[in-house]
Amino acid sequence: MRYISTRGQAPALTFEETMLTGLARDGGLYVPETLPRMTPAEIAALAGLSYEEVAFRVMRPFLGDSFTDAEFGECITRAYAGFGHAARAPLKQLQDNHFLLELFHGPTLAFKDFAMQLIGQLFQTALARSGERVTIVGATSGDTGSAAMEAFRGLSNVDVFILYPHGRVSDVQRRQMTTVAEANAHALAIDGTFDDAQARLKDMFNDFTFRDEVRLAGVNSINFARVLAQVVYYFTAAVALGAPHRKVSFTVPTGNFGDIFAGYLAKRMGLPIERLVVATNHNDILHRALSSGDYVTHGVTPSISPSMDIQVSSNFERVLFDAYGRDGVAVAQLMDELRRGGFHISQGALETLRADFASGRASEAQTSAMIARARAEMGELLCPHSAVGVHVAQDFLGTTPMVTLATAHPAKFPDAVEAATGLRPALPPRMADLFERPERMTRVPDDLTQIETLIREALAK
Ligand SMILES: Cc1ncc(COP(=O)(O)O)c(C=O)c1O
Ligand SMILES: N[C@@H](CCOP(=O)(O)O)C(=O)O
Repeated sequence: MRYISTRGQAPALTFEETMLTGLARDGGLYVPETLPRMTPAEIAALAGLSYEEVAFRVMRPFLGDSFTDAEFGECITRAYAGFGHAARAPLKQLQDNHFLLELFHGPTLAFKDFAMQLIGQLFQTALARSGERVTIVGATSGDTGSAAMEAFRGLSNVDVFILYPHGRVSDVQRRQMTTVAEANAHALAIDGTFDDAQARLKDMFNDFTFRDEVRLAGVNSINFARVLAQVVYYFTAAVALGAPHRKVSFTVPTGNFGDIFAGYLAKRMGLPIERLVVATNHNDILHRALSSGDYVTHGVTPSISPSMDIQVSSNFERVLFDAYGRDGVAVAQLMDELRRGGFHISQGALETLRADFASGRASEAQTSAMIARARAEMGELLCPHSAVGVHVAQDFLGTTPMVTLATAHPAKFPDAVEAATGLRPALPPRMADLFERPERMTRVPDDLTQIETLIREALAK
């Protein structure tokens, strides 16, 4: 099993190398050279299995000989042991033929835990074997950062630095990062947006002196292992609703395009997915791009679904690679144009994308109204991101079952939920003292050199 870069100029790697490498050295993202497929019989055989067993069967072919079956099985068991629901990703009926996939029962109450808990275990296994030490730097609009800190805090062979946009994450999200006491975990509040944080992270990967000196690793969806672990719940949900004998559609609240890219992989692997609906908030570049073919950045406007306040959607590069016939030179050219403000998707590539993806957007008012309606009519308290999904899904309900991904717990965004419903969702008891814990963070300017200096100094302590 080999992984290649979307820009075609970096060496092919094994699964373990890909996981520990992060961004390819040509600036691209790693993807499998060929995608393992599951037959209808293999998919049917997933019915009735535990989440962990499905995870093993779906992901195992991607790993090659990077991990033994026993190592991988143990990593999966440890990863999901701390989840607060026996099903891990329970499915709930919302409306006729419309289901909610609850992905917020992990330790930090967002879907990021599904992948981060697992890659925490995989990193530990690989690094214990090699004796290596790595520096993880992550960019977050709120949830990746808290999940990463939770998964990597206190580990002896890892330092973790998380860049989050100052003043643009919820208080719960910020505190989940800034109250981590372990000395190997560092929250960095950048003066900028998530896009700025992600751009500086990619700059660090492209600064080979810094990258090699600190042994830089990434746990954003830059890392293919992150996306892979998110493929699993598309299988558990679709099989629970009748796959492979019945088609299923998914609506995915989308920002960096990692979660919906996992759905696209599931479809390519053989899962009968009819439609993948991209749901955006008013930062709607993906909806505009799929509607018009123009992927043009307009700047980010803060929203009540802050984790999706993104304009430069990292994983869109991965589907563009496929839509352009896996032509790395064409993708590199588009990414070059993006640095100057945007690009136009060719007609052929747009038609290819539209064969898999539909899209919609929810304004702030529509998001709030959906939180209120879901509470009143469906008995469901939604986080604003999930509400964006449920709102957009309304236009795509039909005879095929629709699953909307509930990506975070409403208690992570209590102000928005309270404003819409009058109800203030409580954090689970294990987090009840979150607002009493001392915070620790460093403000950093949106400046590569200063951020790298700060990381070097922290590592030298
Ligand atoms: C709660 C929540 N919903 C949706 C998203 C969007 O997911 P993605 O960036 O994978 O598109 C994010 C951020 O990743 C998130 O934290
Ligand atoms: N919404 C995300 C943004 C980063 O996405 P990732 O999937 O690339 O880690 C967040 O919560 O940080």
